Amino acid sequence: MALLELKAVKKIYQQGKIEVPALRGIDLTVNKGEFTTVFGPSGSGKTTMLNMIGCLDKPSSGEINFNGQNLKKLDKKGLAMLRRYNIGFIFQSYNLIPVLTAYENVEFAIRLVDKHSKKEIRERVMKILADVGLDGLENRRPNELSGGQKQRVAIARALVKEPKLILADEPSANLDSKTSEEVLEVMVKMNEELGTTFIFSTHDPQVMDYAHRMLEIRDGLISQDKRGESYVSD
Ligand SMILES: Nc1ncnc2c1ncn2[C@@H]1O[C@H](COP(=O)(O)OP(=O)(O)OP(=O)(O)O)[C@@H](O)[C@H]1O
Repeated sequence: MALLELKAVKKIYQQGKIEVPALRGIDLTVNKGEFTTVFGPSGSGKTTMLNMIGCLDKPSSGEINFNGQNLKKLDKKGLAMLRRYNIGFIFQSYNLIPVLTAYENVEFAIRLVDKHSKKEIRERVMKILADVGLDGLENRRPNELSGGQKQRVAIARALVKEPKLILADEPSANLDSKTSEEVLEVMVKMNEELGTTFIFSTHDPQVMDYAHRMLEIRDGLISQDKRGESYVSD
């Protein structure tokens, strides 16, 4: 089943009087449960495409359907709700809340969507923090963590609410290869057990090894679409 459909999606940024065509007509269907990586040269449009898919920005033209819903038909609040309940983001800039501890940053994400008891939420947050290798660092604030540790908090925060889709811009940047592998294993488990769909922008061959599908973007267009192993789908 298609989770995501992009039809002739174009994005033109306006830079003063100059138009920058970042996406020049993307047609793409991503099925539920696919583990997809997006790669391509710097400036080819990867981040722009993830931003459109994540409802963080709107295409200049074309259509995006998420879970059968046309994003054009949603107002700002509708888009915010769709993001909150369905999409987990992992950005290179982390976007952690500086005054909250690692635990609280992750808990905050789940509290917005989850009606579980305090005890259940605590168990879930502690488990996901341990899964990403942050045992014992729960009470540190972002400025007391290394880049890789902050990255892991951002990953835990995206995973904890078990969204339909996880979007990540270079998720393994700042992680050593052992941690990267551990974190990827957590994601693979989620993919297999819950059918979570993943779309990663990455140059990292280690991440690409886990992918079922590799999309290459060049000059704002999909130039290659390669599929590997079979994936979970319904
Ligand atoms: N806010 C913006 N305003 C103007 N131009 C932009 C803006 N954001 C991106 N661009 C331009 O759009 C094009 C695509 O950028 P994008 O960030 O999507 O590329 P990318 O493939 O993610 O690159 P990288 O691998 O370097 O992160 C580039 O030419 C970039 O300069």
